[in-house]
Amino acid sequence: MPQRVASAGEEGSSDAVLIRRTMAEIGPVADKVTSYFYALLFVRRPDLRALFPPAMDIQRDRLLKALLTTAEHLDNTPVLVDYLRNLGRGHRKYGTLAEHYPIVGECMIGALSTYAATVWSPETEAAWVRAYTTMSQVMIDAVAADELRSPAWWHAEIVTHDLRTPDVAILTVRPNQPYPFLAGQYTSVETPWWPRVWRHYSFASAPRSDGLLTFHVKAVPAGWVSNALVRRARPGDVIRLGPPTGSMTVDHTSDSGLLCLGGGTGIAPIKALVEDVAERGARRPVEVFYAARTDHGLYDIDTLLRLQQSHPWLAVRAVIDQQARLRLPDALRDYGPWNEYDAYLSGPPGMIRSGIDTLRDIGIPSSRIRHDAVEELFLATS
Ligand SMILES: NC(=O)C1=CN([C@@H]2O[C@H](COP(=O)(O)OP(=O)(O)OC[C@H]3O[C@@H](n4cnc5c(N)ncnc54)[C@H](O)[C@@H]3O)[C@@H](O)[C@H]2O)C=CC1
Repeated sequence: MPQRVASAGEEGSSDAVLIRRTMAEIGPVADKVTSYFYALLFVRRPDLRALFPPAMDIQRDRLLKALLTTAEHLDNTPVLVDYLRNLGRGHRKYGTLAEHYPIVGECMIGALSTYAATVWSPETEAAWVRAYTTMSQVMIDAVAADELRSPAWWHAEIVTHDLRTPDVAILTVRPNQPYPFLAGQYTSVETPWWPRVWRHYSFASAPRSDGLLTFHVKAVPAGWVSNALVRRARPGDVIRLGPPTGSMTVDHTSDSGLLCLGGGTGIAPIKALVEDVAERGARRPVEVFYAARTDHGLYDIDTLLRLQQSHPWLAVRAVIDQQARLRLPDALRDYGPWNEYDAYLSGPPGMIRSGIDTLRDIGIPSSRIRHDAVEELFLATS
């Protein structure tokens, strides 16, 4: 019988309560905990350092995000299992092996017990051991199943590199073997110039019969991967791709309209969604709002306007910050009603956050609002 440990205001199983208490305690010093974890890991297993990128900042943020997501969903098995399966599959490209999980668990508990000393107890430790054992088993099993059907990564040769603005390039790549994915998803990309540094990019086209994939990349200040892809990459260069992920996909069992907001290079997966609807030949309205700071920033407007010309169900509206009376997402209020629509948000984290607020405000329930994880986008912009 699980012990009841919760006080007023704390909900969930006793393990979930103990784990959330640990996370609340380490919150203010989370960066120290993750640094200490990696220090412990590399002191105990120096050979594992080679699996990680030279700069560890993003890696530390990812570890923290994984811990927080686990703590949040500990009592929601379907959500947690889905998250962990993806996490396990995503780790294959780093060279992670089942035998690495125990030492990672030991170091994680070492770091948490050091920094959450006031709430740490034998019960807390037992809760973490149980949670970590279950989590790692889900990840290991997902990897074993995935190994039977897909590679850990794909090589992809750049076939075209189209510099649309001084900072934005559209790259088309040919994977070395079939790459199954859904319109609206994203993947991780590693360039030959920054080994083991992976960044996320959305597919800018629905799956094509020739198997080619397209990405829109904006070079951001101090962004290693984005600058390499925009300024250095040329046709013939070979990059690596991780598995596809993301749930910002079209529900083809419904005939609701699609309300799509794309900010800057966030237009990439929106274009993929439009192509997906077009290929199904469905008669459902699709309304795209494409926002940029300047008209120069609407680097792919011609493609969208061409799609609009051939598809009567598609409406494309450009919103230029400098010229608009209302910026996105507020501009949505001038149109609608949107109650028969599913909403798709893609762009900078600030646009997604304010987009969610506006959409809820105009009556679209959260269950009909789709977007990628904002933390992942933040980690992606480099
Ligand atoms: N799946 C996704 O959600 C994808 C997200 N992205 C992200 O999109 C961003 C694109 O960067 P840029 O092209 O430099 O875009 P940007 O920073 O120039 O912003 C584009 C437009 O979004 C709107 N916007 C920006 N911040 C806002 C805020 N706080 N509140 C409301 N609206 C806001 C503005 O209209 C702005 O013109 C990157 O952060 C990238 O990671 C890119 C591709 C896919």
